[in-house]
Amino acid sequence: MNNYQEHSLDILSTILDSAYEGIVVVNESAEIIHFNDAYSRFTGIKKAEALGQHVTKIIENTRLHNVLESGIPERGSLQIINGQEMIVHRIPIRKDGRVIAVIGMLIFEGVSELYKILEKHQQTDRKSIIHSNNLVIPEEKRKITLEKIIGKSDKIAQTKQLARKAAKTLATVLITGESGTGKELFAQSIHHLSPYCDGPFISVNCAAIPDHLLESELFGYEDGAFTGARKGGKPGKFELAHEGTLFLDEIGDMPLSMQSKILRVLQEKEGIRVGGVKPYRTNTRIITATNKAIEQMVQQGTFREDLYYRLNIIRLHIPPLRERKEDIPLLLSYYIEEICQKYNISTKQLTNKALVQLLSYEWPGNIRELVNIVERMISLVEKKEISASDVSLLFNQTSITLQPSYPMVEKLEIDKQTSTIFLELKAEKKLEEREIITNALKETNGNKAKAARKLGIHRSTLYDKLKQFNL
Ligand SMILES: Nc1ncnc2c1ncn2[C@@H]1O[C@H](COP(=O)(O)OP(=O)(O)OP(=O)(O)O)[C@@H](O)[C@H]1O
Repeated sequence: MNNYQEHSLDILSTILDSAYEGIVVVNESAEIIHFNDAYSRFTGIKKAEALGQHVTKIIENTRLHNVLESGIPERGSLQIINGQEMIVHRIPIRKDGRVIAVIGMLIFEGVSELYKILEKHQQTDRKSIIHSNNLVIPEEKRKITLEKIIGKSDKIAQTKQLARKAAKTLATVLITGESGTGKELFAQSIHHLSPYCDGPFISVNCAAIPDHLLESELFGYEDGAFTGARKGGKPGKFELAHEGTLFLDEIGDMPLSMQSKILRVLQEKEGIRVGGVKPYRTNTRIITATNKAIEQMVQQGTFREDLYYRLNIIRLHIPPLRERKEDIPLLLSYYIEEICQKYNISTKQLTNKALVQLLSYEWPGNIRELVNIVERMISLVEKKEISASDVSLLFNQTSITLQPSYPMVEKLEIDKQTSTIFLELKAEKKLEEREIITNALKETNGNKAKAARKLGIHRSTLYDKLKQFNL
């Protein structure tokens, strides 16, 4: 080996060791040739012990040797290591057409993207998901209804009420809201409460399918429709969702050419497979969702107006979590319990200070982000109680900024006393707001128009606030 090659190998080892993910590489004989520091820390196995060993001797439930044989990459799989469900990627490395090594990556975090993989995995392969107590999740438990949507705020209560009404009709429903607010959860609830509840619920993420495959995914294809087409053809989602619900997620990402095809099915209740001539009937309830400003897209001509009107018969907007902060304690409490159960550990509690910190955060990733944070708190904090410094540490690691300065009270059990603390927070916020408004009025010598401009709010909002604060 020359100097240059040796130097490159050194660099490679350093890179592997500084990676946050656990990385292991096996050679053609399934012997471990790289075992990075992160993997070693997580498994507690020393690098020297692992190197040169057959991978099955070192890593629990590994499939790297299988991937070596099959040459088929496995991404986003679940693997139980040290009693925990971990997300792993297994990627074969080829040279001259031969698999010469396989890289295994163990993902500890990666927040939303990885959680999405996990969710996708759970949705497509729910039957094979085993609970920590080794029971397959029963059918009724998997059925999502509005009762499973957590939240007691007025905003969420109103949204649930509208969803309940929508479920009774067969009208199309357009669900809008930021990412992670629960649009899919609402879509599933509507399905389970609707006249189509005995039929299938088929979900398609329009943004995840490449444009050229979207038509065959949605409408199916006939035998020999294109190179690589499956023998005997394949039914599309409209056929599969017959007498059920088709949920088209991220509809704002659908190309214009497909939009006209969707419009046709909605109007004619018939679809045609790619390469086919005979139309099939499809009696399907359509629910769509988007986190894009769809009205703006209509104005800009990137979303068909006629389709928009067809889809927007009932509109359900899911408010972001920051607009319904009173739901945060309930969600935290629910997910702490659920995740502790999943890991088979006794329930942990948040100290009051920790809860206050979490309440002051804006949650841009909404409930999906909250679930991630809870999962990370549970896995990283070993004590029974999660403190404010644990929360700060966790947020610092993810470069998320918490807002400080809320009144602190001693420890509390979140499900019992959160409403009180929330009221305290509200009162504190109001006092702050009142003071800011009084100062603005002082500085502008009582000129309300100027004060509103200074505060960056509309004049009518200022009048409302003045009334509210008796100013
Ligand atoms: N009100 C809620 N109660 C309990 N869990 C919720 C609630 N809302 C959302 N979740 C959970 O948050 C995660 C994200 O929800 P969901 O996938 O429905 O969001 P979404 O708005 O469809 O996201 P995206 O726009 O990114 O597709 C899921 O794990 C879901 O179970």
